[in-house]
Amino acid sequence: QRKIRIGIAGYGNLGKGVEMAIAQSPDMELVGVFSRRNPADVQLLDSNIPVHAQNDIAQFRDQIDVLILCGGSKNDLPEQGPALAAMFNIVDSFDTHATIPEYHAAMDSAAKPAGYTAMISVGWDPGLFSLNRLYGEAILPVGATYTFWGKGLSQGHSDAVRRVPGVKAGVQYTLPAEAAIERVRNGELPELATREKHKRECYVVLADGADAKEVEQNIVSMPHYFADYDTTVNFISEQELRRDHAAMPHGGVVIRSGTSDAGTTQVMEYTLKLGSNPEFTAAVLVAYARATWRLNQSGVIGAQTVLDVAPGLLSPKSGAELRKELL
Ligand SMILES: NC(=O)C1=CN([C@@H]2O[C@H](COP(=O)(O)OP(=O)(O)OC[C@H]3O[C@@H](n4cnc5c(N)ncnc54)[C@H](OP(=O)(O)O)[C@@H]3O)[C@@H](O)[C@H]2O)C=CC1
Ligand SMILES: N[C@@H](C[C@H]1CC(C(=O)O)=NO1)C(=O)O
Repeated sequence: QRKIRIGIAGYGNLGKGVEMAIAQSPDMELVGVFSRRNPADVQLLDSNIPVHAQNDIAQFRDQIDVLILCGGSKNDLPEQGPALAAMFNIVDSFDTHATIPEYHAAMDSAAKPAGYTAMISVGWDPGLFSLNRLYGEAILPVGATYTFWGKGLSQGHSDAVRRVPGVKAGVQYTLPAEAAIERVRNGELPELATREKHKRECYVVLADGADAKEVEQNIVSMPHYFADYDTTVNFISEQELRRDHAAMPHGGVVIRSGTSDAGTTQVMEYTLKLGSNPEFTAAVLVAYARATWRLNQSGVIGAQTVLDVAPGLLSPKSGAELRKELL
């Protein structure tokens, strides 16, 4: 059986992570990377893999089985997603939670008429955390679900910060309220508002001539990303950013605290501890690229999410080999 042929659209932290994850997937091959920049300016880990201009991507439709979109959710995917879903089977990590329904509809309208499969919002949140919220609510219907992230670097929020006019570079850390986590773990089933669960800290390098107050106001008031949180913006130099903020650790936990009819307390927890947010997210994208190809080959087309995928489709194993996981 031939290898699954993968393309990458957009080469940043996530694109680089996908390149790494494919190198760990013997049933896949990376046939090319597509970038909006001049291909000569894009350095891959493996210099033998060709880099093409994004505008030329249509020429590669018969050479790619699944295209993994690694653009930013704030500005890139809303535009690139539907255009590419009409030409390829795609997997993306779209994570602007509030607008996922609209994005799902746009991707379905693009992919379905063309017979492609669009696997959207793959990663850990949305993604694996979404799956575990579903498990919790399906298995413990009487209870409450809590999601806490960090302390760590959110790539979606860092991308959003970098898109603000006047920001030359930047990152965002998410800090969970430890007291709130304690109350949940004690089974208190607390009612927690968004602002009571996390704080957000941004570190920004200002572009020359930019107004710091204006940049700060643009960030803290940003809908879907910062408006509902207590957010601080710290202005630092490029040297400090490179020295102190190059790593991208993250993680979090989904907790379902519920009771069975006898009043017995049951708690489900799913935890991630990530040395590299992008490298882990990319590994999830690559596993779901395997499932996307299999689904398309079996006639499942249009927009899909992790909630629609049988877990066995993620594994390179099959049959008895796969069922060893049950032993
Ligand atoms: N669902 C989930 O759990 C997760 C989702 N994500 C999503 O992944 C998205 C991408 O994150 P991330 O890879 O960190 O974003 P980056 O900022 O690293 O890259 C985003 C895009 O910017 C362009 N780019 C990258 N580097 C440069 C550069 N040096 N100069 C100019 N342009 C550049 C690339 O496009 P091009 O090559 O075309 O120029 C790239 O596709 C996030 O917005 C987030 O939404 C991330 C983590 C988890
Ligand atoms: N999508 C997130 C993954 C997690 C992290 C996060 C946050 O810190 O707010 N929310 O979801 C990311 O881009 O890193």
